[in-house]
Amino acid sequence: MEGSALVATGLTRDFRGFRAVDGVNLDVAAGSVHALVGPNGAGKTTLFNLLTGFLTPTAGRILLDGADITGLPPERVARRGVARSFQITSLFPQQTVRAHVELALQGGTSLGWRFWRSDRLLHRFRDRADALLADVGLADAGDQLAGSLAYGRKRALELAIALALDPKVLLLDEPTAGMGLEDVDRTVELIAGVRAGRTVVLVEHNMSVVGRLADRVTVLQAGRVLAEGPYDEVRADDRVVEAYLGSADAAH
Ligand SMILES: Nc1ncnc2c1ncn2[C@@H]1O[C@H](COP(=O)(O)OP(=O)(O)OP(=O)(O)O)[C@@H](O)[C@H]1O
Repeated sequence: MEGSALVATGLTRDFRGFRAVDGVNLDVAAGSVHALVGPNGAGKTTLFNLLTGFLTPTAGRILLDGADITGLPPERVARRGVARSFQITSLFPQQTVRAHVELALQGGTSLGWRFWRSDRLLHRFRDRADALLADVGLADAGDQLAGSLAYGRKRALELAIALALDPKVLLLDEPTAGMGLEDVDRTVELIAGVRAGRTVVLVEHNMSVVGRLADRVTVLQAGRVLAEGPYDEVRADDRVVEAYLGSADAAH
């Protein structure tokens, strides 16, 4: 670990007087997998949106590799090497699987659309797109329409799209949400496989997934950090057990 990749200090977000995120301090070590967990409404998604520039903080600071990125819009945060996958599927059903990744690769270049005019460079995207698809287990799906993929494979494609930006920091919003056991196992392996050389921040409800992937866990409750530390320590923390038992998430 070489220091901090992402640091938030006193991060706060109000929605019309309601404090959804309340003075959160977060220190994500470079090269680690860091999970954000907590009962429904704890502020995980809001914190995620703050870290990626999709929401502006009411107060507090965000540092990426030591540089202040507070208040930068999402595309500028992305250009600095932070990519996210979305919980809600945002694919184009009538486009091929490969086209999604090619488009993401092309969007990550400074020359943008001009690249499309060069067959040579287009082919370079194609090879990289196919390599990324292979990384996420979709080697055979490049020519299929995205809309025809089964749920778990759509989530794998979303991961390939996020990886196309070659992010230093990859934020994953509930990557296993709505998946059956088999897809959950595949996704855990997949994330473990792509974490090398990156920092991963994960919002995840499934505690078994957190236990298998996360180096550190931050537990949020009512917008505040309730506990922070290695998974085994956090899981055994009485306050964390209580927070979970007292919520609808106890079943997880
Ligand atoms: N745009 C908004 N306007 C008003 N209130 C909001 C807004 N976004 C979130 N909230 C409120 O902030 C609180 C935290 O919500 P958030 O979605 O961040 O929680 P969460 O931990 O991600 O929950 P879940 O696990 O259910 O996704 C909730 O009480 C929610 O109702």
